[in-house]
Amino acid sequence: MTEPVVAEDVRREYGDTVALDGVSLSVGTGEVFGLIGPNGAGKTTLVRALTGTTEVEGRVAVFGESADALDPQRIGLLPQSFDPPSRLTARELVDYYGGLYDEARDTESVLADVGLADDADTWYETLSGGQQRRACVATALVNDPDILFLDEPTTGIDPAGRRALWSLLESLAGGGTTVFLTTHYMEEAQRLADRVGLLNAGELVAVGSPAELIADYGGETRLTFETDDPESAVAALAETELAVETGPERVVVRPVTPTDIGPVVELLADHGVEYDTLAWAQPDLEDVYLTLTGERVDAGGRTVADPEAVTPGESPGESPPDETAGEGTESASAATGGRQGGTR
Ligand SMILES: Nc1ncnc2c1ncn2[C@@H]1O[C@H](COP(=O)(O)OP(=O)(O)OP(=O)(O)O)[C@@H](O)[C@H]1O
Repeated sequence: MTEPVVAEDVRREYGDTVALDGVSLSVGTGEVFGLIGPNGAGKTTLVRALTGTTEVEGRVAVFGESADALDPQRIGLLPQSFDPPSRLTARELVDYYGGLYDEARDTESVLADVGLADDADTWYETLSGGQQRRACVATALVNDPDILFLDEPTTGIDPAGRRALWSLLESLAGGGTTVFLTTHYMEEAQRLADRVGLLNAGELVAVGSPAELIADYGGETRLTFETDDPESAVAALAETELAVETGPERVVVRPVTPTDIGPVVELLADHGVEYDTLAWAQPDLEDVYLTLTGERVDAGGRTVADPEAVTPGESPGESPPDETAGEGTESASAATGGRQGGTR
């Protein structure tokens, strides 16, 4: 069966700027594909390439059709920048866009889907920013498309509204609608996407399920705490095999499994180390993003360049993210005969 979305070696240049540098991917029926990447990575350009709103080199096919032969009835598109007529109410707006198609969904049900049932009679221009974005999402749903392209759909939408939209998209995907979305919200991609693609400087650097990407690039579990005395913390953990990275008033210890937490805390107590806001964290998609885009958060909590990061043109990393400290941080691998993966 033809995959709903196929892109092969897609390239796009704007003058000297290479927006897409040979991107290939495919998306299956009912799949939610999340595209992430820094500002200017090429996400919008890829959405535009797939929906036929910009010309590219390479091959693009949606439901087997090239970009100039797409069936609008089957495609829902929410552009990143969308400026609908402002002196229409939310209901009139959905009616208006519904009228552009041979078949359209019932306006009231679309408004209910995006949480605008109570604001149906409000002019677009007087809706709040988040409500306006919901109305824009509604215009992409009104033709009951088989595939939805959503370029940063939840930007400006409050947390409850965002979660409601996630549920809606999950239920649409469960019914067979394919969803291709871009987002800067890592939680959104991790929660919603079956597969995530990370675009960096026009290249698709990695593609996989959130779990696969986290396993490959997320790094290690870590315990973080704030203390006025990082040196004593390093000394307390010196006989373990844990890597201890210190920053101003902050210490990060890796890898720390849940069963390691108690022994680490005991060692700190034995050495009289006073600390605050102890937090344990598993790596998540944000760690993947930081690794693959060449950044990392140092023990001071700042984002710094990671010299070991995968950069476009390289094969994605075989080696895990390193423990190299950024400016103002120190890293100590306390490996003097301690216990493997633990402290006791
Ligand atoms: N119409 C255009 N004319 C010239 N350059 C463009 C045009 N559209 C995009 N670009 C450039 O192409 C590159 C990719 O832009 P694109 O909008 O695809 O990035 P993006 O990943 O969607 O970014 P953001 O996260 O900020 O939305 C950028 O360097 C951008 O300046």
